[in-house]
Amino acid sequence: MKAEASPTTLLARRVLKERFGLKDFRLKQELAITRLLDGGSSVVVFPTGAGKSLCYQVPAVAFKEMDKDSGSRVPEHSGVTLVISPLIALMKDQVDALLRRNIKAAVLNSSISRDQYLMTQDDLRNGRLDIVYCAPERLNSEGAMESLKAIPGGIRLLAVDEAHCISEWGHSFRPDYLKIARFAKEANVERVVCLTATATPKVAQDICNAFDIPPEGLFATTVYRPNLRLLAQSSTRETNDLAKLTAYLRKNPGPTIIYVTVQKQTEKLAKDLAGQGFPTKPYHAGMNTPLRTQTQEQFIASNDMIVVATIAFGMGIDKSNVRNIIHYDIPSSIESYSQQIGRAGRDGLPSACLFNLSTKDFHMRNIFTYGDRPSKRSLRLLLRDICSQQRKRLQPGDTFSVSLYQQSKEVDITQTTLGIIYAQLELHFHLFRSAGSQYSSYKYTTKDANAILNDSSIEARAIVKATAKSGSAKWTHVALDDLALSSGLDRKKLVRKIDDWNDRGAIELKREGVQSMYRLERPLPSTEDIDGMVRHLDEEMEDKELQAIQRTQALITLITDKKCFAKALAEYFGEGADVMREECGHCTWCETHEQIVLPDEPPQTPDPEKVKKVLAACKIRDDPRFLAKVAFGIKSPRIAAEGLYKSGVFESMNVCDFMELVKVFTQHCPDTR
Ligand SMILES: Nc1ncnc2c1ncn2[C@@H]1O[C@H](COP(=O)(O)OP(=O)(O)OP(=O)(O)O)[C@@H](O)[C@H]1O
Repeated sequence: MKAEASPTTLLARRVLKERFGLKDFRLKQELAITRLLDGGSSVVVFPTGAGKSLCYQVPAVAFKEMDKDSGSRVPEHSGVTLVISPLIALMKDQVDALLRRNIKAAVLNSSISRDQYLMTQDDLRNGRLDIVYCAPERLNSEGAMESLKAIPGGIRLLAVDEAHCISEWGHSFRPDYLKIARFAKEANVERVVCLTATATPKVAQDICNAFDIPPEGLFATTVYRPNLRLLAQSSTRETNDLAKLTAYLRKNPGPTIIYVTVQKQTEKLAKDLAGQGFPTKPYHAGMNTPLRTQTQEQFIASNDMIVVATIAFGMGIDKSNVRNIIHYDIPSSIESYSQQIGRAGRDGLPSACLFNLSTKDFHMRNIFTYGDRPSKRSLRLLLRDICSQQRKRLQPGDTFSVSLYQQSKEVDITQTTLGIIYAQLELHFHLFRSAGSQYSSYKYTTKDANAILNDSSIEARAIVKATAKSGSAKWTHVALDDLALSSGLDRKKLVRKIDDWNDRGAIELKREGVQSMYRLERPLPSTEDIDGMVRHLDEEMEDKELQAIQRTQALITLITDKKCFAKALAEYFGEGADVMREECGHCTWCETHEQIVLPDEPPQTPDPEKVKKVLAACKIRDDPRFLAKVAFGIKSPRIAAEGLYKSGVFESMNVCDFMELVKVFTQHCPDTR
């Protein structure tokens, strides 16, 4: 006999029908939602496009219904559902869809105007919203945090989209995600739902740990998609991959996404395919937004188009009839592979996913893997810079600002890695807390001089007085820090004044030089402490590098093993034999029972003559990793500053193993061992 549904389940079903116009819940939606409505927190692991959004949208509406039925809260004190998502472009679509259903939703991110921002803040303060979306970076702003904490009725539900980003084991760790759990505690969030399409058991555990969610709060469904044929082939350095690809595409027509690693390759391969008569377009993050939107729209409407893309393509593309996903280069991990093949055959019809395994792409993949880890020298420089002499007099509670863009160049660390290190300093070392960001430079041209002259506020008068000398120059520069200091006025109020002129159309404004602000939590460390911190950070970076290598290796093993690909994939994501009892029957292994063999093309041992040439071209001996990067062909700000790209030695040893190169060059940098 079927168990009687609980009142909360009944309410969830009613909301689904009446407010979303849908008949039944899918997968484990109902279980996850019921748990949330009963006061628990949930982790939802459903494949892409399976319907994760409803898991927070239904509760967001249901809370108000619950309050109405019980009479426990007046509507203005029903609180809000806060959704944290990194996908700013998709937020707007979701909000528009909700507004059409008369569900009060809004976004708080960099894409909205100041007026919209103020209106949303007002709506939040007065309890007029059901759902508000924001990006994780928002939690770096002290002001934003305070206003979210002050919502009447509080945050009933915090929904964390792409929740795998919280795990340092995950394939796309984002440091800002670590701050979400801290925020949840500080803001007394009532319950949390974390959503992701890909989580290994270890990542799911990390998510549960971060938000204190017990095992019964985890709702995961299988990644197995019976309509997808997982195919793979390998090629040697001599193989004509393009000929193989075109032969495949002729046999397997239909909308196709081909994934490659770098932007340049999207352009080249798209041109090659178009030259052979295939309707092909490239897509990557370096293209301008209108062109990207146009390509995406054409692809969605088309029945035969091919897009050659980097990983930038695919998020939020709801196209049901993608017939082929081709990995022309090796993806970074099983998680990325699984997420990308998930875009094929959403209509349930047979579709194919072809994986091309070639040692040729290892070099490019390794550039990404090894390029992110900074050298010990860089870490030391960074910490010395943060704790520089002029900051020594700062006391806990004081703020300081840094241009991460500038610092990345000075200490030779990529901006992504810099972000991770700052998060470590904040969360593990408790050195400081992010306190938002500010621009270092403001300049404007006047559009309505009267509006400015008639503004009698003290801020307006101070700005006009300070900039009076700019005469006929097109742009009037405002040196804000100097002005705040000389006038004794609050910098924030001066900024607000300039923003206000801009919003009212009195000026056209340009802001430049983003600076991140930090509020010191404890005195800055001494020189000895810095050494300890450098060691600690270096070990963490080494761990991360190792994880990245292992992730790619796990994918290669999956493809070259004597095993059904679909079964191996399901097992990787922690699904036991009970979920996939039999082999899929139509992957390359199931069809041929022949192992895919990685060509025997091992890296070459470093040639001493080439090593000598690198050393002759580059006099630097304080950083072996730097020399290895030059030889291997990994770009970095310091290599650019030294003018080494065109030296002839850059990338001259790209057939070697990178770690082997580090070892060799360490022997030539005696003081760094
Ligand atoms: N129970 C349901 N009944 C019918 N349609 C549903 C149901 N649940 C979700 N959908 C629809 O499925 C589509 C995909 O849902 P949604 O965007 O939430 O997927 P997702 O899991 O968040 O995907 P992604 O991983 O791409 O973010 C939407 O059009 C949604 O309306």
